[in-house]
Amino acid sequence: MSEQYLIRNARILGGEPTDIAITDGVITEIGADLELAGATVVDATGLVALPGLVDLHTHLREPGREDAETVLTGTQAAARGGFTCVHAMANTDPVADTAGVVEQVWRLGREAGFCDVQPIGAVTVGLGGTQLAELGAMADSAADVRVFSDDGKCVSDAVLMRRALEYVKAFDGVVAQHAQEPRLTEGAQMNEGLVSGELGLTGWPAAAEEAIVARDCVLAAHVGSRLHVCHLSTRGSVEIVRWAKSKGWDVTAEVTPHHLLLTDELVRGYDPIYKVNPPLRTADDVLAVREGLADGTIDIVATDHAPHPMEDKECEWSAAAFGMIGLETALSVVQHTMVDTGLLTWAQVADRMSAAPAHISRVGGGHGRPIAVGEAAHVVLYDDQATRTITPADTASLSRNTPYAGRELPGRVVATFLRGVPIVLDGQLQEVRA
Ligand SMILES: NC(=O)N[C@@H](CC(=O)O)C(=O)O
Ligand SMILES: [Zn+2]
Ligand SMILES: [Zn+2]
Repeated sequence: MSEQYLIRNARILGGEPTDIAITDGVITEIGADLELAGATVVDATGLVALPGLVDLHTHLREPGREDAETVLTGTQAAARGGFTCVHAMANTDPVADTAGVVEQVWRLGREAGFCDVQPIGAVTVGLGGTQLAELGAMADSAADVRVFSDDGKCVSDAVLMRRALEYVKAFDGVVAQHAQEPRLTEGAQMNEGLVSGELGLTGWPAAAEEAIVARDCVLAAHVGSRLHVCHLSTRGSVEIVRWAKSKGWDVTAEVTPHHLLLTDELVRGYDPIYKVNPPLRTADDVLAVREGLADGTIDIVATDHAPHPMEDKECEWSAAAFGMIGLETALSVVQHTMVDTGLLTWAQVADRMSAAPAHISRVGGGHGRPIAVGEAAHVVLYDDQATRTITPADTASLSRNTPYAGRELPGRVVATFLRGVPIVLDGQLQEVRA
């Protein structure tokens, strides 16, 4: 039996209202007043239609920390945020450093069925930073890994980083670096600056990020390979990436929603909900990352969704875990910081949150493709006129560590279609048969 949907009056990329016909997972027609006998009609009057979002940086915590998140709950949260594909970071337990573990994560994603899960492979064995993991075997596995990262830890050994960059060239892979010079950040608790000085917390200098970003840009150019910079957070990092791109080097970068909005001033209350790696920076850094995302220096927005259970966040600042959840608020924060400020159009949001991340990871499955006839129907319907007050309990995630509790943010995901199947409808998760 064929499955058909007719989306009425959607504003594709914020344009004029149009209908979208979907049959068996594929977009078959786009135009005014379409007819599709037997189709389920979805009224999208007033809603913006975007291609399914792709997150290049998600912590799903399975295997190992199923108390914080599972592939099932994480992909449910992703679908509620408008994502049809997430890239699962390798810092699980066991670490995703073998073909066996990445295939397990990939299979769990397929079984859950809420969102496609593309595993990221570790660069080094056990994230230990001393021995290269079996990158080729992970690339050749069913999981088809192209992105490698020790995220959570920096590949700080320059020789190892060089070897990883050389190795992934063979299969068009990319190394995604968590740029944190370890010696410069020993015991670091927050951004190094005025606020850390006043609070007496050990600071995390911008230079600790920028030194690695600069080194790795130069290394990537030297070996002719692809580098991706995770969660870039300082003005200096933006300037270094801009310089590397001006040289024609194959360097890409991401910024998180929280680094587009929040600053280290929030740390004054010592609430560990604001403790994150890299740390929240200054208002000037926020301006710089917004400008960088607008002018294309920063290629993508990635959530760095980092779920932690209550007991790891509701403790004193120095003992708390680094990280915040973000899948269900990402699009709203991007609307608030980038669209409502006139810095990005919806077409550019589609690029930064769908096409560009899919291209960096070389992920298949029709992800990152435009809403067009013949394409897989990965579509988000988004109400950009809505506003909502964020409540931590309103999440599909197992964790509640959102930094936006009580904040009013614009926008609401109304529907998410994955291969033509409504995973979210009227803002509600649907029953999914995998
Ligand atoms: N971002 C964080 O603060 N934490 C991440 C690790 C990381 O992204 O570096 C985590 O795994 O919890
Ligand atoms: Zn990281
Ligand atoms: Zn991360």
